[in-house]
Amino acid sequence: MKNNLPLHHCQVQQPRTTINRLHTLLHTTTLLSLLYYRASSLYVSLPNTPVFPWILVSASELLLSFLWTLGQACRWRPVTRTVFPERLPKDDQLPSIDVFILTADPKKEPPIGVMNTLISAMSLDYPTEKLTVYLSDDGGTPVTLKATREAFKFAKSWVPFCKEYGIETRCPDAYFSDEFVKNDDKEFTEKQQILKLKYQEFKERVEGAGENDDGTCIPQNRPPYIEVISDLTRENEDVNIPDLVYVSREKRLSHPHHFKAGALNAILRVSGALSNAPFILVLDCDMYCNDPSSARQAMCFHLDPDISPSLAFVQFPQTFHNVSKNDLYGGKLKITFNLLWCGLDGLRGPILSGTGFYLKREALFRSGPQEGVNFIQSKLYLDPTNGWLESTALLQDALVLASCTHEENTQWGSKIGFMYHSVVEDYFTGFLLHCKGWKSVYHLPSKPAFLGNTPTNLNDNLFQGSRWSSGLFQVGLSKYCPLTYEIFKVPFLQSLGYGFLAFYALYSLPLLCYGVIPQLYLLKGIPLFPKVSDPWFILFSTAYLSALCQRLIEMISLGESLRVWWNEERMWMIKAITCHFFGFMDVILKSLGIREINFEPTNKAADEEQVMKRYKMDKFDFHGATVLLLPSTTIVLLNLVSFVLGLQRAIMKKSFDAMFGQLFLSFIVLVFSFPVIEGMVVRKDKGCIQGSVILYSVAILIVILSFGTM
Ligand SMILES: O=c1ccn([C@@H]2O[C@H](COP(=O)(O)OP(=O)(O)O[C@H]3O[C@H](CO)[C@@H](O)[C@H](O)[C@H]3O)[C@@H](O)[C@H]2O)c(=O)[nH]1
Ligand SMILES: [Mn+2]
Repeated sequence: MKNNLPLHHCQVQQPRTTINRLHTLLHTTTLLSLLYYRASSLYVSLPNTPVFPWILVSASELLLSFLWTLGQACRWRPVTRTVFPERLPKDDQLPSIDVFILTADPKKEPPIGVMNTLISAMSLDYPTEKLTVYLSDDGGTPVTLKATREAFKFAKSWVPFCKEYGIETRCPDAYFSDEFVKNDDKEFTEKQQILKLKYQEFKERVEGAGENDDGTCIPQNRPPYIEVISDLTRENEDVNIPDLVYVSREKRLSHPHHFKAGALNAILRVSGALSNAPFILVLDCDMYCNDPSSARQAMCFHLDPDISPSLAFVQFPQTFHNVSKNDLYGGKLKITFNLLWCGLDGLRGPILSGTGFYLKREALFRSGPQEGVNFIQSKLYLDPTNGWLESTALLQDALVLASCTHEENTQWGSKIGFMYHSVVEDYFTGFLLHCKGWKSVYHLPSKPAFLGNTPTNLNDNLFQGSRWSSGLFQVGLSKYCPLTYEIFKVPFLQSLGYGFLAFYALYSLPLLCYGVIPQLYLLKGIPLFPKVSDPWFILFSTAYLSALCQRLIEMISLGESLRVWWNEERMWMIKAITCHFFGFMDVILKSLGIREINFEPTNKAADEEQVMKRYKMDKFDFHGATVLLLPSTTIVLLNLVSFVLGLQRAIMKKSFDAMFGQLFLSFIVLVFSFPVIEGMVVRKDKGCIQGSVILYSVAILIVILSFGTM
């Protein structure tokens, strides 16, 4: 370190921290009073009040309060970090990095996109000889292998060009779809033109490889295969680019393969035999490197002797390049990555987030950080290579490591490597690392370090959300429940933060209850909330407004527009009763042995032109959404009925004062669900809600109404 100046700086966010804490105080007081009201009025007014709905509504409020409280842990101490990469040691003293890029299905993950991620990683601003890029192809298809070979050839011209001219955008597709950089330098302009042509040819070859090849069909049974691409195609030794290795692990129907975590562990072992770099960057196949300096930024933490001994990983946010103007589906995950993760960083580090993290290899093998051991000076750090590529015997060994029997009777997936227990392997692996005493760091630079794809239609969104909810809740219900597991090792607030996500699926229950019960009793004219003239009513409105305003103020303070906040709020409600409910049910069914764990990759292939057009116009696209949408469409229909009939009844019976709470609730559900109403009633285009979905909803509605109004 030059002049011993610090490599990074960490600051508690103010005035956010103070505001958050004051708000926690205010809101907690409100919630407690509200619960007191529910409990006491049940006791006092039991004779006139139906017990069943009262208990359901009170239980929902209790559960909402519980989840809200957990969420405050992520807001308790948000911090911001700054790095000073210019103070890093010289290039020859930097540690090596192995980059893992994962792909699983060439149909859902078009190879040209995967190759762009791969090329962007090969062009990271880091000493070339210290970088090895691995592609794990879980599909094991010839198309991807061919594409990888082509990518290496293209990278031989692309990487030196980027480095020579200090190109900022190193993902070729992103670079060539932008306006060309105007430059007086003739040589540069010429090279740029040549590269553009080469990229076109490369793209055609990659896309062509898929057409006349039935390789898009994923072989279920296949031997392991490893190819050191750089060895085969490196004719011209003076081209200095990182090594590239293609790995397709063995797959047999008779052996569980553990999805992404299984792929990560296979590649972890193979890379351990070949390059064995002390640090690993993990990238999903759609997350390209947008800022080539991310490796150096991450090293500002990993190389700081004060924090390095216990630091397991540096997490960058997931940012997306294809978010629609007003973030129609809330795909930006703004609150998560700009607020909650900063808050967790102020406790003992953010949650591992699947992609865009620089991890210390050692952390996946040790039972915890060791006191007094300085990793930076250890042998592993200084001499990582294991005789890389020199011997073919080594490759033979590596093949064994990628076989599906290698893990039998070992601790892979349970004690070492990435963890298998849940499909959110990232969250769960990170949680166990924190339990073992490791820490993590969150770095949120102003220029996004990585950019990926967010789903551009509703069904893909709901599908992805259901998988997350299910995976998270599975951890919550298991012996690893963050609220109880290793409570003496994990700081209290951090446990709450982990618990908040583990139980996120539970939001579905109170929201479903709030979408059905008060409405049914509105139809019957029985009030479940205090009268508007009752002073207790103020409490209910305060609780609602305070929760709503919290998110509104947070979004505005993050520089988002009102529209974006509205969209995100709306999507939050839709997701709560659809994905989170299905996630919840999925875990219940799995624990009863009725369903199997599955991890279907999210679709990253570009949607049809019409779908994209609607997305860009911020118009919902319900096409393809069927079962996942049913709770939402049914609730919307119920609320339409209850609002219209309830209003009529309130006017006739002059019971507006008593029924206002329920009327308002129905109204707000309808307002937030406007796109769903539009999709059912008004729209006739291809993105509208399918007739069969409406029919099923009507059928369910009839059942609910006949039971509910009995
Ligand atoms: O059997 C599998 C399944 C998936 N993947 C790869 O895993 C990555 C993530 O899958 P994706 O479908 O893109 O996940 P997301 O829906 O984006 O999910 C998020 O949540 C996942 C956990 O559920 C994390 O692993 C991801 O990093 C995170 O981005 C992709 O590169 C896939 O190719 C595999 O290698 N093997
Ligand atoms: Mn993804």
